Amino acid sequence: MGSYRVAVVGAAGYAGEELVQLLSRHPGVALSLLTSRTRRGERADKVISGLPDAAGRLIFEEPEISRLCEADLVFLALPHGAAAEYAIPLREAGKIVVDLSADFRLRNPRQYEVDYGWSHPAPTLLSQAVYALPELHRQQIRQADLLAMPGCYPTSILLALYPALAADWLREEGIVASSLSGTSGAGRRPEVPLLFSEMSENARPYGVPRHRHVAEMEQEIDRLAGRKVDLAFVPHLIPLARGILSTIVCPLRADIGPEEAHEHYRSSYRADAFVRVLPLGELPALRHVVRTNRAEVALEYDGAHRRLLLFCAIDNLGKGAAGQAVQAMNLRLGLPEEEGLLR
Ligand SMILES: NC(=O)C1=CN([C@@H]2O[C@H](COP(=O)(O)OP(=O)(O)OC[C@H]3O[C@@H](n4cnc5c(N)ncnc54)[C@H](OP(=O)(O)O)[C@@H]3O)[C@@H](O)[C@H]2O)C=CC1
Ligand SMILES: CC(=O)N[C@@H](CCC(=O)OP(=O)(O)O)C(=O)O
Repeated sequence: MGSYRVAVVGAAGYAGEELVQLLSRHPGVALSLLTSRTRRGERADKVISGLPDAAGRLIFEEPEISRLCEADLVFLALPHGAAAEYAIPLREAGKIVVDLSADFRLRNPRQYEVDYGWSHPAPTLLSQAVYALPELHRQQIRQADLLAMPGCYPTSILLALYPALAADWLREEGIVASSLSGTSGAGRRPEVPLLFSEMSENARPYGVPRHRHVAEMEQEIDRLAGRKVDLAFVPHLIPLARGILSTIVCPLRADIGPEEAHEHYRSSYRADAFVRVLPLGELPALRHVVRTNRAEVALEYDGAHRRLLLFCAIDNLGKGAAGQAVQAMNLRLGLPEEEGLLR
């Protein structure tokens, strides 16, 4: 069993449960505390299936800061707003915090207020936070004590766009992204209207005209491009439990052909274990990435219209949430980046 003690707050939610599954088999850390207010007093293996013995014996507890401070690192798998309330005392106590919510993703607290609808609960902590997309911010993650895990849609869209933005191939206007998402992206909340009878054999757009992840995408896109780049984004719910498949249509400003573009994508991700750039002519499928921490990225070239078509498939609970959070934890704790994760 590993030497770092880790706790999961919100461990009976979708992302929390996935974290528990991954951390319970991780050789570099020991799960020391799980919290759930609704499951308080129950054994973990009664709520989460297939856990190894040591993790299965843990009892869900109320989230109390004094108990959480016995851990070295705390994952917050909580709703936006609630996460910051835990981050404040945990950071004061010197704990490493890995936050899966949106509370520390946006550098501008006024933008957070616009998109989330309330004032930022902990603006003074924002300067400590690192936007923890490992493929873009690996060095900063290694040194940060407050890791703001990206949203699931931004993860898929930024991984698809990053090499093209870094090479300055894209026009400032006309980029259109469309994503399909499984319903677990909405969390295990009874108030969310995702009844089986509503969602099976159905699909629908939502979050228009401006989903709150757009600000997060724009923040990183503008940083990568070094200029303002406009993006339209439309998410859709589809009748699957897990997975996000994003398609991005990008007008080009540079003269590049398909082989050159593909080679650039391959070399950009050569050192990244969890991003697979598919061979030219292949397109991603959710079935290949679900229950892994892998992102599959593909591109097609539309020469007639001078456009690049980008695709990315991830598991929203894997690379889009818990898997990526464990990847970031590995970097922060100096453990091998791939430890405990499936590629
Ligand atoms: N689902 C996904 O695909 C992704 C989710 N995320 C983010 O991860 C976070 C968790 O999401 P998800 O697992 O889907 O959400 P869920 O609603 O499934 O789980 C959240 C859990 O938080 C607990 N909780 C709620 N409020 C509080 C509170 N005030 N104090 C302590 N515990 C609380 C609840 O458990 P209980 O009431 O039992 O304590 C609940 O199980 C969110 O911020 C989400 O945006 C990020 C990327 C992808
Ligand atoms: C299907 C669905 O409802 N998805 C969520 C996104 C889940 C996610 O990754 O994002 P957050 O961490 O920002 O919640 C949504 O559209 O808000």
